[in-house]
Amino acid sequence: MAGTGNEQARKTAEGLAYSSGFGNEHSSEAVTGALPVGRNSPQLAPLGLYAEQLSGSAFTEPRRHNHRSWLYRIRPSAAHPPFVRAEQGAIRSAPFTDCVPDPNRLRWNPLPEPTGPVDFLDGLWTLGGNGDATQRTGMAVHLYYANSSMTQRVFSDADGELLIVPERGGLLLRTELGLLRAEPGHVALIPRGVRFRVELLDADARGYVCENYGQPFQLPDLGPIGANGLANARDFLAPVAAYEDVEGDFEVVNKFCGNLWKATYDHSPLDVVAWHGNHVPYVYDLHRFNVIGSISYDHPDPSIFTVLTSPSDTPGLAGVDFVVFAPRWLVGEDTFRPPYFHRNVMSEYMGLIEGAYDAKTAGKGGFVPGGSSLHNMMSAHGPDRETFDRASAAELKPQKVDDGLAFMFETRWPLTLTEQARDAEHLQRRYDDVWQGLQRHFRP
Ligand SMILES: O=C(O)Cc1cc(O)ccc1O
Ligand SMILES: [Fe+2]
Repeated sequence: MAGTGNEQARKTAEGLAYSSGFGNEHSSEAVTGALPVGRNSPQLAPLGLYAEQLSGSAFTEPRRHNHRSWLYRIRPSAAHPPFVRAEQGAIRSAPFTDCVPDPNRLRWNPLPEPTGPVDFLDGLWTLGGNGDATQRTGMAVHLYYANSSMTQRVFSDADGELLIVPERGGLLLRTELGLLRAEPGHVALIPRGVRFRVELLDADARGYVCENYGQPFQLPDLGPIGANGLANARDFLAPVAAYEDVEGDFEVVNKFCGNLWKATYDHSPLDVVAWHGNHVPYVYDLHRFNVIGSISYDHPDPSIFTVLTSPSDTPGLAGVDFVVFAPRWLVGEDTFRPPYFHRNVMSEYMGLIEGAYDAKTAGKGGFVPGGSSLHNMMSAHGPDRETFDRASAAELKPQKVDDGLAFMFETRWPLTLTEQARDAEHLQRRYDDVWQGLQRHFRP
């Protein structure tokens, strides 16, 4: 079953070539001479290919926000029969109107294991989100749990880009622009509209997805940090061209304004022989993140851990930030070192890729890999009781925090849950208890 069929995918994934950089123009050809020189759209494209532009931004957006790629393919994407509605599975979209927004602190155990064969697409399960997919604002949080590779079908999302955060099991992403390998500890981004198939490198695969309806993720400005630091542009890896020249029935599933639609092509739609542009998928290894922190006192705000940000129309107010809590040293003097108690106008969704998180007690019934928490706008949270007691008494020698990898999707709009997330068996019903028993220490 799963696992055995994945050896081929792993072999393929191991030798992959990449093109490095963030936001730059890449170009690649799988066959020499397939990429036109000096123009995008010659009267006849080389080698009998079709030229096709894929635009992720309006033609007229400022140059720094302009995203498009030119694809040179065996057949144009336009050659397809009508799309018809497809099984929706557990995928939901904004606006999320089934539940009222909930001010409670919420936490979930990992998704339950699937029973039958489930591929990445069927394994997607929406927790909630905000904004409106048709307005290209906001975001959705999905989790996935798959035990089979996608075969003879590809997925594309017209509603937004997909930031995939594997927690368990490696993925081979076969995209129109080429192949990417994403292991736990990496993140992969599939831009809006790019078609892709997910093959598993291990027996099963589990993780998180941020579907960003808003402006594409970009690197945060560094301000006084300087020219280097946080996620460095050169560590983002785009694929090189790789094409399938295969005839046969291929289902293209398209998420459009919240609904899944499908059309059957008579050939593989991953038939791009050459391409150039900046609307590209990429992978990034979170272990490459250059963590910056305090070397004097106080616990800095977690905005210093921002890997990628999707700005909204208001400067400084992100539609969504992707933030990582990576291994680092803590050296603060006279400082409560774990995250402080706080209430935040931004809404915080957190997940755990491996190990433990320094503000939350690990172990069964706690914050565990594959689990997640939601601290919506202004909800009071911070270190749990055990963490508070431990950190208040800790000897403040330099300490390496290297027992885990956690992340946050932080968004300016509160998240509203789906019904399935609110009613989930794996919702922890007594999460509030972690803040019970915080003793009074006031001595006036
Ligand atoms: O709530 C959390 O654990 C996330 C978080 C981490 C941190 O270091 C400071 C503030 C914050 O919201
Ligand atoms: Fe927080």
